[in-house]
This record gives sequence, structure tokens and C-alpha cells, in this order.
Amino acid sequence: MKIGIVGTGMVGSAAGYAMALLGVGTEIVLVDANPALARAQAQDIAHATPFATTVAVRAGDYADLKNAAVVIIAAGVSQKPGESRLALLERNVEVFRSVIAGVMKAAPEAILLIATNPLDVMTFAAQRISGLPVERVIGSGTILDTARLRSLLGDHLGIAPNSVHAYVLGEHGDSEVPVWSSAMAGSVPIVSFAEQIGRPLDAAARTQIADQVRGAAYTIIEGKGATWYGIGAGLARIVRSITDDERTVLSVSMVTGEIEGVRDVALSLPRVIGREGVVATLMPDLDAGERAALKHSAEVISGFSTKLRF
Ligand SMILES: NC(=O)C1=CN([C@@H]2O[C@H](COP(=O)(O)OP(=O)(O)OC[C@H]3O[C@@H](n4cnc5c(N)ncnc54)[C@H](O)[C@@H]3O)[C@@H](O)[C@H]2O)C=CC1
Ligand SMILES: CC(=O)C(=O)O
Repeated sequence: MKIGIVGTGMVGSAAGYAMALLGVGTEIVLVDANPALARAQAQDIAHATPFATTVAVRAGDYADLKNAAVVIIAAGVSQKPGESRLALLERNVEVFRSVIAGVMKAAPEAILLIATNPLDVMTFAAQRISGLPVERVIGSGTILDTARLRSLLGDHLGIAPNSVHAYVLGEHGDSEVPVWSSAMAGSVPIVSFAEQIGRPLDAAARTQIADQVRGAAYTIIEGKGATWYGIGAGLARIVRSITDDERTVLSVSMVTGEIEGVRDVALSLPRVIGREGVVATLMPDLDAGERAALKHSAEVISGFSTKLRF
């Protein structure tokens, strides 16, 4: 199965590298406004595959995306230290006008997987520009924030992150919502689990972890200029769920008819991902504070997306 990547900087190349090593898809085509960069990234990633898989990796132009099952879009500008994701909006919407047109001409049947920030507003823009059904335009959303939360909770509790069942919902950004009320470790409510093993997860500990999750991108960008490994693996995870029709539940973004009274907004909820894209959306049980926070997050995103004209 062919997977396209448009935008082969840090994020696009990390996604290609993760997919090549994990054996996601059979062919990966890299496209960039800078063709020399796409060629160099394709060669470099291809030189890793003899150690891992038989995935074919090459650079190309839009026409080479023909028959791609999924096209990841990671083109555009990224944050400078201290800059918020939403500050990138105008520049990246302009990039999307040409990128989405190129992808749709070559691969009108592809599922679009958006990585560019501000993630939720760009997912909304991609859906509106492409005219594709909402379930075929998926934003990586809070898959990365959820991974960060699970990693920190795993450290706190001394257990493997994949035994932590907890989600971050809403915006992939400053208004994101960690959901504590339904979080589990194994099959035990997480606060009870923490008490039983003597590593309490009281309000102060929860706030500290939530702050670290929300601040992770800022901290990493301060240290190395950008983030790429986490999202690269997250994108590969989403693509695998599509190509293998896994129906895995992942926290990803999609244009959603209504959430907490806010209409037509792209944001993350737990969603079932399969061959046709988003197959179902789950609404977790939330307490009153989490519901209010999710409403606020939806309003923040909507405040930006409703100003866009297509
Ligand atoms: N969804 C997530 O969780 C994450 C999202 N990001 C976002 O991903 C995006 C990419 O970040 P990086 O890879 O670090 O940036 P980068 O600057 O390394 O790469 C961006 C690439 O896009 C290409 N590009 C720009 N305009 C283009 C066009 N019109 N057509 C084709 N290619 C074009 C550039 O040539 C460049 O190679 C940013 O918006 C960043 O904020 C970054 C990390 C995590
Ligand atoms: C940059 C970004 O969106 C992240 O690492 O979360």
C-alpha cells in the first residue's frame, strides 16, 4: 500500500523513518517544495530499511501520489521558541491551499492525515479545502499529548505506559484537556491504583503532570528547535490502523458536528480508526470540570476556524 508524505522536514521525515522501520505500508513517497530535500530524506531513510523491512522509499512529485491510500501532510512552518501553535495559522493555511489541491488532483481517494500546526484548525482547513467527507480527513490531534500523558503517568506509577489507559482530548495545544475521571491503570481507576501502590496521584501531582504534558512541546523546542520523534511514531501508528483496518481507538482530530454546544469544530476525541478513516467516535464519561474544559477548548479552536474563508 502506498503512503504519501507532503512536507519532508523534521516531522515528515520522522514519520517516514518510523513507517519504514515498522513496516507500515509497502511504498512511501516523499514530496516537498524543496525537491532536493525530499530526495535526500528518501535516500537516507531507504538506507535504514535493509536493517529492518522491505518498504520502498522514494522522492517524487504530486503525480507520484497516485493511488496512495493515505497522504500525511506535514508541510508548513513550525514554532520558534516561545511561539504558540496558533501563531502559525495564516502562513500554514496559505501553504495548504496549494498542497491540498496538488494531493486531491493526484490522489482523490486518499485519506488525508494532517500533522501541520495549529493542528485542529489545519484539519478543519484541510477538510474544507478538499471537500472530502469529515471521516477521511484526520488530524494527528492529541495522539502525541496522550502519549506524553501515558509516559509521565507510567513513570509516576512505575508501570509500562501501555498499561495506562488515559486520554488528552480537545485541542492539540494550550487548551488541551487531560481526562482524569475515567483514567485507568490496568483495569483499576488510576487514582485508586496510585493509592494502592503508595504513589498518590493527588490534585498537586495531577496538575504537575498536566503542566508537563501541555509544556512538552515548548520545552523540547527550547532545547532542540523542534519536535519530531514522538509525532513521527504517532503518525505511523495512525497509518497502520488505517492500512491494516485495525479499528484501534486513538485520540485524533476530525471535524465534529457538535461538541458541548460548539458546532462544526475539529478537535480530538477517542475515535475508532480503520480502512475508511474514522469509523466511530466515542464520548467518554467526563466530570463537570472536564466538560467545561472541553467546551472551552472547542470554543478556542472554533474562534480561529470560523474566521477562515475558503
Ligand atoms: N501534530 C503534531 O503533534 C506536531 C506538529 N508539528 C508541526 O508540523 C509542521 C512541520 O514541522 P517540521 O517538520 O518541524 O517543519 P520543517 O520546517 O522541518 O518542515 C516543513 C517542510 O514543509 C515544506 N513545505 C513548506 N511549504 C510547502 C509547500 N507549499 N509544499 C510542499 N512542502 C512545503 C518545507 O520545504 C519543509 O521541508 C509544523 O507546522 C509543526 O508545528 C510539529 C510537531 C508535532
Ligand atoms: C510541536 C508540537 O505540536 C508538539 O510537539 O506537540
